[in-house]
Amino acid sequence: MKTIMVIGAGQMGGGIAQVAAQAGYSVILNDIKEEFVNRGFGIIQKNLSRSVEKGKLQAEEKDLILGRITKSVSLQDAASADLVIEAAVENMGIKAQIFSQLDVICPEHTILSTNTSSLPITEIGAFTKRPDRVIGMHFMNPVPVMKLVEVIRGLATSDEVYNTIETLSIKMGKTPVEVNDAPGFVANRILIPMINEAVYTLYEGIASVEAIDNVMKLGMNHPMGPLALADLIGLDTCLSIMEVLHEGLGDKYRPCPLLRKYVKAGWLGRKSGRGFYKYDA
Ligand SMILES: CC(=O)CC(=O)SCCNC(=O)CCNC(=O)[C@H](O)C(C)(C)COP(=O)(O)OP(=O)(O)OC[C@H]1O[C@@H](n2cnc3c(N)ncnc32)[C@H](O)[C@@H]1OP(=O)(O)O
Ligand SMILES: NC(=O)C1=CN([C@@H]2O[C@H](COP(=O)(O)OP(=O)(O)OC[C@H]3O[C@@H](n4cnc5c(N)ncnc54)[C@H](O)[C@@H]3O)[C@@H](O)[C@H]2O)C=CC1
Repeated sequence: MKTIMVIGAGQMGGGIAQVAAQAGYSVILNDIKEEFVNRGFGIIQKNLSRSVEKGKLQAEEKDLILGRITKSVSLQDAASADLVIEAAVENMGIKAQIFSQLDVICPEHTILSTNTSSLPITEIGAFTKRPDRVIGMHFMNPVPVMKLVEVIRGLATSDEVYNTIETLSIKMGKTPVEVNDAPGFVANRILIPMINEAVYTLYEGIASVEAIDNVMKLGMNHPMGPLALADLIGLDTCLSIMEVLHEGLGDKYRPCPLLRKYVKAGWLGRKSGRGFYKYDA
């Protein structure tokens, strides 16, 4: 495996492109507009510069890593990829379009993976004629820091593809954990209902934003409170995941009306400058 295409240069796609380039792969970073690709590339540059300042990376190494990343705004560039990691928005319609096009563009050997937080891998595989070569590769945010990758088999995913992705995850400095295809997989089946419950706690006036986060930070040693974490993940993404859990697992997983309201207001967390907290642009 030589070339990895990352689709979506947002907070996850940018992080995935960074760790793939750091692991020595040629990376094609793709998004729908040049400005989005440039923004993602700029964040990678900033992250690597910070590592150089801290003495954790040589300046020449930084240039080598950046030199492995090519920018792209055309899905046709997937023709030269051995692996695609899709990290576009959490929306089945968009993922359906991307995967059916990739299936036509990519050579037979190319593995098509998705960083989806919750959408069924089996269904995504069915948008292609190669469901045996479709797999979930679920990185955690922030990607350069978090060790876990959930590797999710769809119904048809082959053992060969699973083994390749497991080995690749280790080469990227991550610890793969095998998970079956089910709503929210493991990470978000457990995490996002906790976040939703924190939003209910706020909605019902039980405590303030800061108090809720302090309870979980000081009482449970979580590195950040659930509302600050929701702002990091993106409230739109949290809501999409909750909707998948609700649809797949029943009423216990109903998204909190306050979460819906914030998303409707465009208060999406850090990426929009406001969520449960306010952020500087
Ligand atoms: C929704 C899904 O589908 C799945 C998910 O991803 S759920 C979200 C999972 N993620 C979490 O739960 C994150 C919980 N939070 C944390 O672990 C920590 O608060 C944190 C890592 C985000 C920040 O850690 P911190 O100690 O408070 O801050 P800070 O000292 O600034 O950062 C620690 C290190 O991480 C790095 N870092 C922090 N944010 C970063 C980012 N966005 N990108 C790259 N590096 C980052 C820092 O540069 C620093 O690196 P060094 O150790 O080399 O100096
Ligand atoms: N935010 C998080 O904490 C995590 C998110 N994920 C998943 O990763 C994926 C991306 O999430 P984020 O990076 O947070 O979103 P984001 O909103 O930061 O970035 C998404 C990017 O995809 C681009 N995009 C949209 N349609 C596209 C298309 N057709 N082709 C190419 N690019 C397209 C957008 O322009 C945007 O730059 C989602 O599936 C999400 O569920 C997975 C783990 C953690």
